Amino acid sequence: MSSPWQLWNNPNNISNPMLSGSPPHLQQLLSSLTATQISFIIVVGIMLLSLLRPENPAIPGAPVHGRRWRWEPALWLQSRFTFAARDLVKSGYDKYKDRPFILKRYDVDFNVLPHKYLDELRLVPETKLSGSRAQFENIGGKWTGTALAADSHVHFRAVQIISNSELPRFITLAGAELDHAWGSHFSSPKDWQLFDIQLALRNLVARMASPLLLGHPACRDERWLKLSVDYSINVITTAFTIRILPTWAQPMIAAILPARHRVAKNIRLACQIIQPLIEEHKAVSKRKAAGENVDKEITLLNWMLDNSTEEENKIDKIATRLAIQTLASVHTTTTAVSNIIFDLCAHPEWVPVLREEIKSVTEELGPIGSKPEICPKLWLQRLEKLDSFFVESQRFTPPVILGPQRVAMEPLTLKDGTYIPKGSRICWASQNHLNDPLVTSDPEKFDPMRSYIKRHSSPDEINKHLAGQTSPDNMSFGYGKLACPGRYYAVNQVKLLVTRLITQYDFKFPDNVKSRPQNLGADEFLFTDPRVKVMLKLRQDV
Ligand code: HEM
Repeated sequence: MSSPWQLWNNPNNISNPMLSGSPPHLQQLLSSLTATQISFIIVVGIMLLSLLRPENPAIPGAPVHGRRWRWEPALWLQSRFTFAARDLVKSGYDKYKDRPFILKRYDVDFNVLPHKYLDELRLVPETKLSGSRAQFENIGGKWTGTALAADSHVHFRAVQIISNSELPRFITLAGAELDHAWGSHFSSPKDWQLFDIQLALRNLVARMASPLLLGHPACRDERWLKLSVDYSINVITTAFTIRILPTWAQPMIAAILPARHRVAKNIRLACQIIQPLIEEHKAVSKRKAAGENVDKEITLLNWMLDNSTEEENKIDKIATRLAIQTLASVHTTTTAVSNIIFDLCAHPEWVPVLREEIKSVTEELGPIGSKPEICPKLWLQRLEKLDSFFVESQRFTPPVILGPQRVAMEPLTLKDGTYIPKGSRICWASQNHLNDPLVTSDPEKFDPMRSYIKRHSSPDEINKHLAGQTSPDNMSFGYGKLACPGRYYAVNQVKLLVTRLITQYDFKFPDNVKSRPQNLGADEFLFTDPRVKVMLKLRQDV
């Protein structure tokens, strides 16, 4: 008698090529089923698999939003969230305005809270409501090595140095790096030329951020610059792939996922690059401790080395934290500038307005960086119309439509008795709130001088409504204690890049693009479409 193993391997037993390789009993069973029965089994299988996903903590009584029918499997709802999060968040926001509701992503249930809870929760510390845990669960923390950032906040505190006294110096450094690298990324076409502006911007932003992260001359290490762009792509690819899998399948797929192996390779390379910098930093610290008068360059790496525990300072951990800082800074800033350029292509009537502003500031203060007493930060601060344009651009195309996001590290009870269980992911429908007619009049209209007009409406308003300032009505950079610590630096980077682009070039969409290309959505995140290019030519009249 043949063993099942022999039958499995005997080609004579294979009658249907579709079933080749199936054991014979399965083969017989499948041959006897109709297509409808097979489809039914697949559907039931999917429903059962979705039941294997662990339940996420939810606010008691909060309804799950978005089911098309009562028993729609969670997996279907979760997969619709991947491509239609914008519709689901909007319909949930419109329906439940004043009470929490649940949205299901593959790996997490969002407890979307009404705006009235924002201020009550804004100052709750990271130890109770963690922003980092939410961020790093979003980027596959467990599988991408980024989970360590949820255990220690040193990567966040390091970036805070650039929101304080060090900000002007780092903006000056970013500007100098821009001058140095511009010609390598932007050509000077005399006639219209199709140009991959997103690619050029990504590489330039990585260069501008590198003095902040590593200092000179390491910031010009081509390996580091490539890593600063690639790491984010590898992490995001890994996170999005793994999150759609049920928990039991994750270890198997993670083990063979090429993007995940590339993340590990990126970190090994980062270790190689920073090893000599760490040695140098130790040597300088020693000389300083011995009373020598030596300068210690302030960079995020050096700050972390000086302010971390021995455990946090292990080289692979420091390398991962630096890589996380590239993830937080490079693609976000690139997307912001790309969005502004696309908005200007769609509304070209604003280009002369912004150029006029740049011209008048240049006439008054001289070209940027030309006078030592006027640092680039002060100069850029004068670009109020550009600032307002950026705020409006972010209103239409923020990086994320559900924010800020926090994970409850312990149970919390709000003043009105609402109970938030430990482990729940809470968030707000930030973009829908900002686009609510009660908050922004005529929200469908792209009106880039809204903030400018508000600021100049009364002396009390002049220091409000600025890009990078967070408020309950503008959470493009998050909100509260844990809002983006790099936001003022980012706003200045954006202004440096846009000023240069609109001063030197004319740009427009290619003739076959009739309206502004929509940003793409993947879960609650928005991205510029990487296929969008613009036509560019050097300005003749400057
Ligand atoms: C236009 C560019 C940028 C945008 C739109 C942006 C947006 C954000 C948002 C929405 C958050 C979450 C805040 C919250 O949960 O309340 C965040 C966090 C953060 N951002 Fe930014 N950001 C930008 C640029 C930067 C830059 C240039 C840096 C660093 C130099 C940076 C470093 C960080 C860090 C370290 C976090 C915290 C991550 C954590 O929670 O552990 N960002 N950013």
